Amino acid sequence: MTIKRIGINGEGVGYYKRKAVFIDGAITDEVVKAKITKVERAYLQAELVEIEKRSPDRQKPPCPVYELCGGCQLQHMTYEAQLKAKEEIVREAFSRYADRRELPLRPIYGMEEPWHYRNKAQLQLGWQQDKLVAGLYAANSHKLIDISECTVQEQPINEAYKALKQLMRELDIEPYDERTRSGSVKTIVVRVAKASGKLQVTFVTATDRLPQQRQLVEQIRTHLPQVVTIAHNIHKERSSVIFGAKTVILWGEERLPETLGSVQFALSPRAFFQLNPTQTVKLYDAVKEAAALSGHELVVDAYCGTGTISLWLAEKAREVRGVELIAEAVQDARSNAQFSGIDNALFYEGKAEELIPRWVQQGTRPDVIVVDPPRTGLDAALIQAVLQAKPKRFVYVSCNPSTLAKDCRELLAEGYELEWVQPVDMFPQTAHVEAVILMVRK
Ligand SMILES: C[S@@+](CC[C@H](N)C(=O)[O-])C[C@H]1O[C@@H](n2cnc3c(N)ncnc32)[C@H](O)[C@@H]1O
Repeated sequence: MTIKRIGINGEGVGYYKRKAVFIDGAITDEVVKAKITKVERAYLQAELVEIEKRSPDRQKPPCPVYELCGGCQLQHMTYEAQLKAKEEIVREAFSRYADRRELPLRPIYGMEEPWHYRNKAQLQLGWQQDKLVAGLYAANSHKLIDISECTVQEQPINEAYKALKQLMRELDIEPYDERTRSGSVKTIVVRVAKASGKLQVTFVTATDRLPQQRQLVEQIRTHLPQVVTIAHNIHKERSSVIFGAKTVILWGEERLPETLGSVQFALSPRAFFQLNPTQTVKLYDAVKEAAALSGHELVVDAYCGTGTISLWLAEKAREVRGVELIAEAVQDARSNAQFSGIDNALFYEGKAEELIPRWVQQGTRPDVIVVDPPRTGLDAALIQAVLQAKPKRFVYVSCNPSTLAKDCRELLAEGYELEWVQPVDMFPQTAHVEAVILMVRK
């Protein structure tokens, strides 16, 4: 079959008797032979067998474990083709879920250097043929793939992992083995500050103690002088989240300082922070452009995380109110504001879909509402509150074009116009696509 487009998970999509067929590794306009592996009511899943007509966009994936590791999905395509595919994913979502075939779609913001951009890695530890490995699980499996040189991680992070693995071997510190419930270290999280190159290292263990703690700290200080924080997080439960509730700073600063534009942040080991700082600046500048602030506006930043967008906008607003579910992130947002000398950004802990409707009921009328929800999109109560508050500008930052388009459909039906859609490539080499949209009240 002929591949018609790239799907939301990076797979090639063809059609067989009008049913979509998803084929991993196939590229738009290629003619391929594929073997059906799964039959569902709405679609078919197939495995690529042979490429009969090859796309000029196909390239040899630079990463040696690309086919095994679940982290990237598009390394077999040139970067230019990846960007084009991401624009089409956004276009397709609006056509399918918002019934908008004509879209004010701006060209995607890509990266000049689309490699080594990720500022944080969280690699699982384990054994492989009696060798200590740190890596990611293979796609849809529990097989650990050793990652020694990740092509999307910042280089200082790759270097740190090499040294940390070596130190663990030398000190005989064992990774945690889920099957036998022996050993200790489950995950090592390394974060780098783009502005300074400083590192924050967190060991997540299944045990109360980190074995050989004193020697390990000493050795890290000797061999990795860029490390400014060594932390220990205890996570005894079996779960898909990385961190447990308790974090202890073993040595160094409590928080990693980072700067984006003119805003300063201090990141505690568990705090969420955007993973691609270079593109985050472009993303937040698009939000700033959309908000078009003059200094007199009340802005609501829903799903504000550690307050990054609020702080980006505060300089040009009368007041910004950030709303966030996670208490720790709200604390971080407040200290980030203080750290940057910003006093007109206030942060509230709670569910956006509860707090914002309450404010609107009480008569609050924000001039601009910005939302940046998780992949699931907006709650119906929040959409209703926006419709009732009638902000002049509604800015939606989204990491899921499907829920973005579905939510937009409701606002489009109720008096809002779509001014522009700006895709941003936050994660080159993967199928993820972020977008900022501006909606204006008619
Ligand atoms: C995609 S992140 C956005 C973070 C932030 N805007 C940034 O750029 O760093 C979404 C945030 O929404 C928060 N969240 C999830 N559900 C929420 C809800 N119902 N109400 C408020 N915040 C929520 C999450 O904890 C997370 O911090």
